Amino acid sequence: MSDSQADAKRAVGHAAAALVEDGMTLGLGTGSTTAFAIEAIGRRVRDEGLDVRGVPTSYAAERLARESGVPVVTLDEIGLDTLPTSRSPLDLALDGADEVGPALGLIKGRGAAHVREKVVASLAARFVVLVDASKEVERLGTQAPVPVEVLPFAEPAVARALRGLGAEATLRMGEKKDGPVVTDQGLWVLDARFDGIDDPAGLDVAIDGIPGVLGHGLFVGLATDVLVGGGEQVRHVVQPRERG
Ligand SMILES: O=C(CO)[C@H](O)[C@H](O)COP(=O)(O)O
Repeated sequence: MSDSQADAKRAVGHAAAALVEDGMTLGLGTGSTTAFAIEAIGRRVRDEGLDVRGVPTSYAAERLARESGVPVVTLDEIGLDTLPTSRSPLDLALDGADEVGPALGLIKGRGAAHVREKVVASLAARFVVLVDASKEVERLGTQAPVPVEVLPFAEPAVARALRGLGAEATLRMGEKKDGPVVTDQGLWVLDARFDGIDDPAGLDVAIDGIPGVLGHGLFVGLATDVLVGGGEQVRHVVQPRERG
């Protein structure tokens, strides 16, 4: 990461932490940009006595939240069974992305945390995405592959089905580990490269329908806000949700 990209991510992380209010229940995303936000929220807990709690989207986010002094809770502990289904159990979810496209459609999952990230984003009244300007694209799928989390048994069948949808599918291999990347759920990741996605909403449904797929990193209709960093500037884009 260049110094200017790190500065942009840090500025976005700090802007995101400033959106957090006393009493909020948060979603805590995964990745280097969200890490700046989690650390900044931890400083506000320590210095201002900010009273918040967060649901982490990965073991990495959980460890960082604990180290930073942000109280961590599980979905079991926030009373999903007692809250009316019309009410979002999380006030604000903060997370990074690998691409931000039209209508705030996203590709996520470089960190292989996209399935938990999608669960948490879907429970939040506001889902604020934190990126530097290099992540903005005019068409999804032009820079990043769509990560697809799969049952190891089903991997060849899912790869075949993804090829049928027009993707080149590659099993993600570890960089500091021999063999496939293993997710927090103990599953594998196929990176599906599409060379541009014409119909994100249709592809979302199609990939979810492949037997053996736990979930994928295409996020359609979930993000309500994006904070885009470039140098010291942070741009705030808002996209009201059509559903929920
Ligand atoms: O989706 C993710 C992890 O699964 C990350 O949020 C995404 O890859 C962005 O990461 P970074 O902020 O490090 O660029």
